[in-house]
Amino acid sequence: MKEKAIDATGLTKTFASGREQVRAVQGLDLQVGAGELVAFLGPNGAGKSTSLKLLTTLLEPSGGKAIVCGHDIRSEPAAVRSRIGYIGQLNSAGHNHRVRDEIIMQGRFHGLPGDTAAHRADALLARLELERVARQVVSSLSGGQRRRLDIAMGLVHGPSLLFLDEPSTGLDPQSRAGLWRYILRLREEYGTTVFMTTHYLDEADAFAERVLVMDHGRVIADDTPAGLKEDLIGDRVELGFDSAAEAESALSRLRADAAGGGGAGTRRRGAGIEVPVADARLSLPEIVLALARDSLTVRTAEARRATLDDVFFRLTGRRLRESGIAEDTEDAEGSEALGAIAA
Ligand SMILES: Nc1ncnc2c1ncn2[C@@H]1O[C@H](COP(=O)(O)OP(=O)(O)OP(=O)(O)O)[C@@H](O)[C@H]1O
Repeated sequence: MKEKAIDATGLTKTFASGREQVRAVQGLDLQVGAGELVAFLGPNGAGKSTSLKLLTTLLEPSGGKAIVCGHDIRSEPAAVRSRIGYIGQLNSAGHNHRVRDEIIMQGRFHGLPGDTAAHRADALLARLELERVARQVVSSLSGGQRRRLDIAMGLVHGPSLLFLDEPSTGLDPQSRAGLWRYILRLREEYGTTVFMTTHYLDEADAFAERVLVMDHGRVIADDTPAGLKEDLIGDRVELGFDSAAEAESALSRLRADAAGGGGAGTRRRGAGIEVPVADARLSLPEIVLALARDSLTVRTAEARRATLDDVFFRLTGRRLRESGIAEDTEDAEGSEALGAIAA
């Protein structure tokens, strides 16, 4: 691994909530190399934001240690802050300030001289396509413009490591695609390390080189998106029938013959069944033929590759879509736009 941007060992954070102790982060071990793009996933309350706040020195850890951009988060928080950018879930810009002034003020806050801050602000306005609204007040911006302003503010001091907490939540598909174009360009041009939480699994799948999944304050998986899908899920065949009763008969038939595709994990959903297999393209015709021999007519059949949503479900027992926070994860327009960028 190249030089480390993040090196955390046994990081913990416990909150007192009334008489209860909430163990939000329970022994986070994490190494991120310079230039990596890491997506940090997990259900609501898993401890992702708290982890980010520890690594960005916004919260003091209860235990453990972390070196971020070469500096200790406990003993050198100012040095850490000067090297990182943090874009949190809540916008921090003042509503009545003008966009350009807001970025300059942020630069000044980080200790940049006035003319350097202005120069950087202008470059960021151009890069993030915000020039047209540079003199407008923040409150007049659209959601996408507002998010890009947040990014500009997180970048004005030229950080080598950027933390993004759900950068695309609430953005329309077009703005989401624009934001990703920018993040990717940033990495290409400056080699910026990006560590981000997201509830959009399609984004993590398309762009992250590494995916960490956290649940109950612990990292429970750490691999490339392809590695996670291959190891944890594999292929499956999805079959549709005329009725739930027919699907149930097919399920019984397949379960009676584990070798024919009815092994553990085969399940029915309404008038459909899902059969986990090693190679979907090879198994599909065999399964359809086996069912046809028992006079069970398959109406639709699909060979499916695993998705990160499947991985997430396997690891956490929850689907992000079910929790209502990423209901448009499968938004066709959004996925199409992201797919075009990834390609
Ligand atoms: N200031 C706080 N005081 C008490 N408990 C807190 C505090 N901040 C977070 N928690 C608790 O810590 C746990 C982890 O919260 P955290 O916000 O880190 O999760 P998350 O994975 O970022 O969730 P989300 O996806 O909803 O943003 C939750 O149980 C949360 O209620």
